[in-house]
Amino acid sequence: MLGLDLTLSYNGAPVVHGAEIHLEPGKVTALVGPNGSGKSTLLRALARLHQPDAGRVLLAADDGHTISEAEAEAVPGAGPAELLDHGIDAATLSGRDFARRVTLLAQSRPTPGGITVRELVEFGRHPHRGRWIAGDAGGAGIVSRAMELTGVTAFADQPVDRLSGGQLQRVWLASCLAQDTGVLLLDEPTTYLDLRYQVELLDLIRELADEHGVTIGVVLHDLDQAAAVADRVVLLESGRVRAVGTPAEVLVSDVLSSAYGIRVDVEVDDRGCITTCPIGRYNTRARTERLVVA
Ligand SMILES: Nc1ncnc2c1ncn2[C@@H]1O[C@H](COP(=O)(O)OP(=O)(O)OP(=O)(O)O)[C@@H](O)[C@H]1O
Repeated sequence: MLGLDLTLSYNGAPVVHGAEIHLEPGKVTALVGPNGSGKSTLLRALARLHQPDAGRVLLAADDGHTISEAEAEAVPGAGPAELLDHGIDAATLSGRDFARRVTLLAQSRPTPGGITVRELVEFGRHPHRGRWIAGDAGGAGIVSRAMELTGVTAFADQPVDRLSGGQLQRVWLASCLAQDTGVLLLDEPTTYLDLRYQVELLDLIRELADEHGVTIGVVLHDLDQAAAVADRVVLLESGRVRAVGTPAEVLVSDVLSSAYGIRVDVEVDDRGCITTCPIGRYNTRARTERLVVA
């Protein structure tokens, strides 16, 4: 998927200025940046939920594989040049055809009342159905697999309006997985999740990319998580792409300090694991107080 020269605005005021973003099949691309830098707006434009003032979104003919294909491999030949020549303009697809290729786990969603977890997950199958549910061959298996992968099978028959924030987040993710698209866009998916499910979600993201060739774009505020899970990082600042590259290329002290407007130290251990440490006044005070107590 390629977002090309995207200019995006609200009420005529541009908030994203000519951004280019390439999401590769079988790779995880993390979007990071300060609050208000345009990450969600950009993701929504890729998902066709925000009409661009200028620019286009191009899709590979077969943009990634899906969880229903057990032995899928990443799709070759979907680089920016190929997409420019042969990509499908997302705006030309019907809603249904687009929804078969791209799904977005949005940051906030209204919780529907009066339906069960399983019914909400089944809703993800909507672009694959004809007029009758029975027309969705293989759909039941994909719904079950999506629920297993996200750990929601145990409460499949509970009403969704009685779930905790983290449980509900996993159910929405299951619904996105049930949609079985080649492109999966996730806006701050670890919000509301406890430590275990944050780790499991990041593992799942990697598994979907590595083993199923899914194209993944994910907004993350936690830079250490971005470093751990992403193949590429796109850093946005004031609606512009400030840096693109591997985590080691983008998550460096001077770039982050400038983007976030505070000092950010970065450590890389022997295994190449990146840890970022934002330095505030409390860092110094905490150390001094600890020393005094000791
Ligand atoms: N519905 C809206 N109407 C008007 N302006 C908006 C709207 N949504 C977002 N904006 C503005 O667009 C800019 C980009 O917002 P966006 O939500 O894309 O940033 P973000 O990087 O995702 O922020 P955050 O990290 O806080 O989620 C901000 O200046 C924001 O105030």
